[in-house]
Amino acid sequence: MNVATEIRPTFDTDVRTAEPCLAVDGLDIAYGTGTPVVSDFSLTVAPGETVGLIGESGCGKSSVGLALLGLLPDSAQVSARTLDIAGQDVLGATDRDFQKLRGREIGMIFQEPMSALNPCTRIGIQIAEVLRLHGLADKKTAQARALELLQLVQVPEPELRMKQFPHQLSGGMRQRIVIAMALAARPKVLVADEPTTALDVTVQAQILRLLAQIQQDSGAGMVLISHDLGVIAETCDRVVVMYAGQIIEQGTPEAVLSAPAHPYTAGLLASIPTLAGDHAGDLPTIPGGIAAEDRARPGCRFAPRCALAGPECEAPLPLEALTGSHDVRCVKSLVPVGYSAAIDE
Ligand SMILES: Nc1ncnc2c1ncn2[C@@H]1O[C@H](COP(=O)(O)OP(=O)(O)OP(=O)(O)O)[C@@H](O)[C@H]1O
Repeated sequence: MNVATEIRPTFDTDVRTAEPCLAVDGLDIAYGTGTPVVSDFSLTVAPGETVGLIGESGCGKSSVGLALLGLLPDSAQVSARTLDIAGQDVLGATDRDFQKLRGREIGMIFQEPMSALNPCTRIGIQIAEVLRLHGLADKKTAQARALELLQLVQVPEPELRMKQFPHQLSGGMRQRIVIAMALAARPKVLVADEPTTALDVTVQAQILRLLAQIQQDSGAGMVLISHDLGVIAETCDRVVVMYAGQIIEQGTPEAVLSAPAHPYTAGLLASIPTLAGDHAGDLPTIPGGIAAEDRARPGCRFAPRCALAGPECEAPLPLEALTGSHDVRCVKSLVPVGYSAAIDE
């Protein structure tokens, strides 16, 4: 049996509605009394939409994801104008409030599946527990639904897997189990933080396709955090590029990846090796790294590493619309305002 085509999701409710399932406006995050590691971050995700968050290590991607899940440490200071998950205002939500939301309204998939699984509990029981925790099923129904979910995430021999422990499964299979658990209560939003980074390349592609298919079928919105532009290009409806805690460019993958307007995005793209190997000599890299003081710069935070930087880059600058679906925060934008609209339609 071709599992991919035969097993369809059993979601009986289509959650597609006009309302965004995630609305964030003006999110700031700081650890302790330090400079904010995320500043004025805004994002809206529609049901069924996948938005990719990209940027190099330390730009604040994971902090955003953890804030959405209410999983930041106590040392973190979080403020925002709006923070709505599945239509619920979670500004000021307590740990207890977030415990009810997590799994039920917002699901999570992290890089390392073993950290999300209990090593001493059988797979079937772990999945069923998600349903029982949220009062969505009695013991017998939860077990039956756990089996369905294993079929949905295309785990071979699902009856056998129900009885196995996490260490008896491969890394790819464990990540499928985590996806099944994330989907069990049919959340309206998913946060996936580097969900395939720990897997080998062939398994990565399978898991990404599975995730995209299930997410589309369920109508959940998804924030996909990755440092891998290939992953983002393949799976996202929209891409948000972060640098030193700020959004510096956003738009459709076609626009941002084919006509990058920010020199940082252009540098990221130029540093990806191609199969054709059409780079003479070494791949170009962006010299330097994100320094803590860059996050306090009033002007462009990338300027210290930017070959195009000039005095005009020292003034504060907002995200500006280049087209209806492509914004950039750069006075030296590599593409003009209103550039060929055809490219991002
Ligand atoms: N618990 C913490 N306490 C203090 N600083 C932290 C904490 N967690 C993250 N940071 C700092 O916040 C900044 C942003 O980190 P974050 O993990 O959000 O970035 P990232 O883009 O997801 O990076 P990576 O891809 O390496 O996870 C970094 O400078 C990091 O050192």
